[in-house]
Amino acid sequence: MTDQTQPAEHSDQSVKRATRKPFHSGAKRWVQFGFLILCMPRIACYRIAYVLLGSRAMTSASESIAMIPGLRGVYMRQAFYRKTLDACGRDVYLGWNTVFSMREARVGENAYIGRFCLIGFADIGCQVMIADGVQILSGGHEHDSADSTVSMHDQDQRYEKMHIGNGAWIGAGAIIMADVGNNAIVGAGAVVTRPVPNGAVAAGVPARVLHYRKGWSAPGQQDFASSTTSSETE
Ligand SMILES: CC(=O)SCCNC(=O)CCNC(=O)[C@H](O)C(C)(C)COP(=O)(O)OP(=O)(O)OC[C@H]1O[C@@H](n2cnc3c(N)ncnc32)[C@H](O)[C@@H]1OP(=O)(O)O
Repeated sequence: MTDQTQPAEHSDQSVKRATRKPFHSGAKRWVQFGFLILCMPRIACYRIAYVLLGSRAMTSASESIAMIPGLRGVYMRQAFYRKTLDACGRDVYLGWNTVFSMREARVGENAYIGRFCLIGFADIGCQVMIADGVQILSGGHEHDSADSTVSMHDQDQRYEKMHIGNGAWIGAGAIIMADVGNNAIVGAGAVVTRPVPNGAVAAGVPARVLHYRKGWSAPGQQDFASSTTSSETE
């Protein structure tokens, strides 16, 4: 019988993940090229649909390509969005069932976007990590509400671009309705209604800054990291 008072083997609370095996970049480029060829019919169909349907074409093409599972899906989405979004880095990871609603979105190099994310009018920086189930809305006032005599359905729509700074991490299930700064962290389940400054850790509903990461401080105060990161992004 096992001794219940003793921790079982492999019961560590914290597990360090093995380093990912590097995929030889030359081979990777060939694989990416192969998937680009495979994706050409979809890209062509999307372009025709765009002429006929306008902006709705992106949502429907995105829903369709979102459902391809596994690594095949990741490479198909990479190929598709590199040719259809305003900008999309070469080595982005775009998870299963993640949908883009606007072709004007931009995704930076090496960004990671998990599964079940909804991305609107967003400018996602380089090396950003977005966990599963995150929604980046096109601002918090997509439907105008000024004229209370008009139904919400018939109000004007207003899209605001959301900027997610380089190196930021957005936790699972967060809803983003304001900018997130460089190297900032947004906690799981947060609802971001006001800009999160560079290097801040924000969480909660509505999201509040919990503290600043080492080397970062509130805007206006001196910090060594902001000068280097802002020059990198320009
Ligand atoms: C690609 C991928 O990312 S996959 C992995 C997905 N993982 C996630 O989504 C996890 C995201 N991580 C979190 O939400 C974490 O809680 C972090 C990063 C915000 C924690 O940041 P830390 O600076 O370590 O905060 P810490 O754990 O010390 O908590 C500070 C306070 O904030 C609260 N807090 C922490 N996280 C959250 C949260 N998500 N929502 C609300 N409150 C929170 C804590 O309860 C604590 O409150 P207290 O001081 O009243 O006790």
